[in-house]
Amino acid sequence: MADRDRVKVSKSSIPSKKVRIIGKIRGFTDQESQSLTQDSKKWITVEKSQENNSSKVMVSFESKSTSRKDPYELDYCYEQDEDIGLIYSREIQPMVLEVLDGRNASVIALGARGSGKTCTIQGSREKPGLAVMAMSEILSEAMNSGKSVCVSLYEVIQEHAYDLLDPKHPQVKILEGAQGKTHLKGLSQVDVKSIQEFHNIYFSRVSSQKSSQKIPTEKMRCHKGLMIHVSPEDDNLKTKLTSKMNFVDLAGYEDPRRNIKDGTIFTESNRTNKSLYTLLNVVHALNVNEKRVPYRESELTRILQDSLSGTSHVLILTCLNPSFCQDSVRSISLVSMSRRNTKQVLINSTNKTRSSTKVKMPSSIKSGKIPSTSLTMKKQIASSILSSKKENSSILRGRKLFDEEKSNNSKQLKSPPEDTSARKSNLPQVVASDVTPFSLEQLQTQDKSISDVNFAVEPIENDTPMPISPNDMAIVLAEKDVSPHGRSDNLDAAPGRLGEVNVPLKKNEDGAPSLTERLREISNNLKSLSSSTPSRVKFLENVVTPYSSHIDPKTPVMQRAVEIHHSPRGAFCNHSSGVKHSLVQEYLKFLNSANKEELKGLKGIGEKRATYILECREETPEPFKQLDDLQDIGLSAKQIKGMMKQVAGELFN
Ligand SMILES: Nc1ncnc2c1ncn2[C@@H]1O[C@H](COP(=O)(O)OP(=O)(O)OP(=O)(O)O)[C@@H](O)[C@H]1O
Repeated sequence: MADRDRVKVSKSSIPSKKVRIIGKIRGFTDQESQSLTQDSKKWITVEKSQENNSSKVMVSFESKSTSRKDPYELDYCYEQDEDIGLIYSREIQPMVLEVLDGRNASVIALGARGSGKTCTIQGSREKPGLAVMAMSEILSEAMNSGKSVCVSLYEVIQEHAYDLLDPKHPQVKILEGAQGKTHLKGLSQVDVKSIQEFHNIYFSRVSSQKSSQKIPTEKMRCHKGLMIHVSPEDDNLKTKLTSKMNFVDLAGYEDPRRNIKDGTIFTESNRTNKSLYTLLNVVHALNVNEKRVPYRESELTRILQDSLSGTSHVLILTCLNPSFCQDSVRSISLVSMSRRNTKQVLINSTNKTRSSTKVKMPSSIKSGKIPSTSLTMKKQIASSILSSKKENSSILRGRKLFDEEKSNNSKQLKSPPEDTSARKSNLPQVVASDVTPFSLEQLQTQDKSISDVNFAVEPIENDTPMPISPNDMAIVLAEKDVSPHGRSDNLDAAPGRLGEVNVPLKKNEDGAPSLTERLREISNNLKSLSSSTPSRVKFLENVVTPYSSHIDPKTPVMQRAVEIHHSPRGAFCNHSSGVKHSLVQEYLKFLNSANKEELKGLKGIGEKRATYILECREETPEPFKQLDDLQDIGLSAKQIKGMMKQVAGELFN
């Protein structure tokens, strides 16, 4: 690269965001161009706007099935007429400078099959991609500054990494060294002195589709990674001062449920997508500054760990097919979710609750449009939701933004985002997986009446029943009161309370109580709960939930706990939804812990599914966190409902 170009990249162009998420719509192939007619509609629309000194880019798709467009927000989106040179100078060159300065950087391309990832990252000898352009600049800069450059190439197939530079393609072992440094045992590093040398290595090894794995490549998708190591010539400083630049071409995203009939492809697809989901969970955790970043949950993120953490910068490049492709929509919906800044921090002088729980808020709250509601009310809503989620920490803690192919993502596509009605009855599922920016400060700034409002919120202890919606209450009840295993600390000491009806459970041979036994106990707890005094369950009167369609404009008198005045039917409904929740939790617990034979005893689970469940458990200790997760093992929503009905019915046999 010429010096004058080099000068153009000033320090100011160094990315300010830790993870930048952009899109790139690839050009039409010759075949696609031919099939375009004059009437062909543009499938993807990119709207760029400037807001408060920051640019906002919304990408939307014209869906074949509906006329509705779902907009997704990205940091930027390069359109078909914006070429790769522009992406390089704007996005990659600043990262190259950082790498030459001793920091790590990663560029990760993802997207549906055929969306142009390989062409963008690798390109060809004639039309070099981003990695080749970066390598060219790194080599010339390294030569000037007396640094050495070497490269590694690897692929990740089915959660196993293999070295591509060693002809035997040995498996790479990922070891964690001191200070979070990743040591990749078995990954070759080859010195590179010229771009020609690099071409020979890169285009021959990465392009050769035949890997050593005896797996048909058309079936096995894989992630391909290039790691450029830049080190000082002095061997003593090498370990300390080597920086890395990663380029990863992720396997084309593919909805595993499309191939549901073929169990092998389903499993393979889910495993391959695992890297993507984990990567996006990592991105999300980094974006919101979470303490725990789930690097360890996939091989790829383990490999990249020291290039994603610390001061490194990451570019997620979402490649998009220019003509209709459902997987493109899905992939952009995933990345845009991971991009949202979802740190939920409730800063309230009277409430010490601090939470980073991800909370799905209805659109009215999202937009701050609760016109006739006072701030106190909003505070109450915020407190209620955040605190109720805290109550449900056992459900939410460790819940990730993306699990392996969660149906929530598809829900986002299937149902309009504005439609909160579907969510009303489904709170515990959406809160954990789908996220929306929300903070109390946002509410405050959006409410002009802030100064007039008396903050009448009482201190709330973490273990105090919170003013929450009936739905939430049901969950809290389930969590605190009717859990068949965990007795509520403050309840079971009193006579006639839940703890007393807990008879020892009949255990299986391995010591675990059988599902029927667990469910029977829930049933007993329900009876006990129904007959117990309602004063133990305290709601706020007239609680306004953000999920209710009508919001009473009155400023509520906040009380710590008010007796509930429910009709018997209302009370029964609350109790039974709590029990329903408990039953579901028990069922999931059972799926997460039962042995193969026990699993096969369940309706809808045969040999294949039982084996798959065990495989999933090897990868993630508790793969089933909500009922929808059962769709990952190929069950339809209808089948899942049928299974639960059967389980519930067994209680009365
Ligand atoms: N900018 C472009 N203009 C025209 N055609 C392109 C462009 N980029 C890629 N293509 C074409 O699109 C097709 C798919 O590209 P590519 O192989 O890079 O996709 P991919 O996302 O890596 O696919 P896979 O997920 O299957 O590996 C190829 O035929 C390629 O030539």
